[in-house]
Amino acid sequence: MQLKENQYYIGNVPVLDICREFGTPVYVYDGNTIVEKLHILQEAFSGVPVKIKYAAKALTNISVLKLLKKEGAGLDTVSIQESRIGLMAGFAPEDIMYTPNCVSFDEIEEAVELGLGINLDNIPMLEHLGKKYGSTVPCAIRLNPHIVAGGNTKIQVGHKYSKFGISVEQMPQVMEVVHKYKLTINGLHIHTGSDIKEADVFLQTASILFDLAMQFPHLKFINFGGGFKVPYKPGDHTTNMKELGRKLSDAFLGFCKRYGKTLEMWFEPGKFLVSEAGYLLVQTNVVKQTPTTVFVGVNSGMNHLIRPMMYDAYHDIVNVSNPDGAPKEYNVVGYICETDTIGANRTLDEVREGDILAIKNAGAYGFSMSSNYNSRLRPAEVLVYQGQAKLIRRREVLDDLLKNQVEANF
Ligand SMILES: Cc1ncc(COP(=O)(O)O)c(C=O)c1O
Ligand SMILES: N[C@@H](CCCC[NH3+])C(=O)O
Repeated sequence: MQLKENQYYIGNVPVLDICREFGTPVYVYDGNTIVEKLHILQEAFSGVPVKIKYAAKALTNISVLKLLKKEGAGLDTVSIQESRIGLMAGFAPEDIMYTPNCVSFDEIEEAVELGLGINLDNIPMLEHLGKKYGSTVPCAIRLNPHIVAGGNTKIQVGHKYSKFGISVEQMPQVMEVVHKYKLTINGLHIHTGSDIKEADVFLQTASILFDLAMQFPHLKFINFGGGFKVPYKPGDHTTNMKELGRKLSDAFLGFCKRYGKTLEMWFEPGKFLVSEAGYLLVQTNVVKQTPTTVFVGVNSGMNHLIRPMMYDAYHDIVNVSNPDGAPKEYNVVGYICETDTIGANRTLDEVREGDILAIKNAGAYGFSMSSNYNSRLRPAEVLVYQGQAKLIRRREVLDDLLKNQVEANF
C-alpha cells in the first residue's frame, strides 16, 4: 500500500475507490506483489533446479491460483478439495503435491486416481499404499526432524510431540515397509513450521534430509517445506532469502554430487507469497470511549481474520480515510460476540465513525480461515493486477447461510 498525495493506493488503485466499488469488509490482494515474491524465491535459488509449490491453504481463491500457475508455480495441497480446486485452476496433476495429515486411505486413493503427487506422513498409510499399488505409485515421505521452529507453539509442527510427519527415529520401520512393498520413494519432505526467521533451521533440516536421502535410490526431489517469515510488525526480522539461497543451494549441490544425480529442490511457501499482498479493508461502526480505553468497533472481526485471536498475531492497521488525523491510541475490535481484538494499543490517525481501516498482512490465512460465526457473512475478495481491481469472490448473502440447512417441520 502506498501513500501518495494524501491518498492510499493498492497497486495504483485508490483504496477508497475499491471500497466504494465493492463495499466493505473486503479482502484485497495486490497481484503484482504476489508475482514479485514468487520471482524473489525463484531467483534466490536460481543456481539449482528449484520448484516452488504454493501452499494453497494460505489463500485458495481460484484466481490467485491461476495467477501463480501462469508465473510458473506448482501447488502444495492438504485436502482433496484443495487439490480439485488446483486442477480447476489449470495445474497439471503432477504439479500438485498432495500432503494430507490424518486423512482416510479413501482420500489418498482418490488423489492417486487424479494423478497427483503423493506425500505421506504416517506408516499405516504407507503400508496401505504398498498393499494396494506396490511399486507402481511413487510417493514421497514427510519426516518429522524433532526441530522446534516457528513463530508460536500452534504453528510449530516439526517437534517431537507434533502430529505431523514420520519421526526420524522411526526410520527402521519406514525402511521395513518400503522394502516389503518395494515402494518407489520419489521425494523426501520436511516442513518444521510457519514464521521461521532463522536461515539455519532450513540448513539443519537440509543436513538431516541429505543424510537420510542416501537410503532412497529413486529420489527426484527434496522438499524443504515452507514457513519463511514475513514482516508483521514494522522492523520485524524476516528470513534472509538471499543468504538462505546461497547457503542452501551450495549445500544442495554438494549433496547432489554425493547422491550421484541432480535432484529438484522444492519449497512450499504460503505466507511468503501472499501475506504482504493482502489487506482486509473494514469500516468503523463506532468509536466507543470507556473509563479505560477507546475502542474502534469495525464491521468485521475474528470471523474474517482469526489470526490475532488464535495466535496473538500482530497485524498492522492503518486509517486510510483520515491520513491527516492527529495520532491517538485505540483498541481496534470486531463486532463478534466474543473478546474479539484485532489490534490492542494501536496508534492510528484519528478514527471517526465511517473511517476505513486497512488491516495489513491479511493475504495468508485470512479469508481461508474465515467462518460464518454469529451468522455473519463472509467478505468479497478483490484482486488488483495490472492497474485494475477485479472482483474474484462475491460477498455472501443471507441465502448462503441457509442454502444447506434443512428446515424441520414441527
Ligand atoms: C506442510 C506445509 N507446507 C507449507 C506450509 C506453508 O507454511 P507458510 O505459509 O508458513 O509458508 C504449511 C503451513 O504451515 C504446511 O503445513
Ligand atoms: N495458519 C497459520 C500458518 C499455517 C499453519 C498450518 N500448519 C498462521 O496463520 O500463521
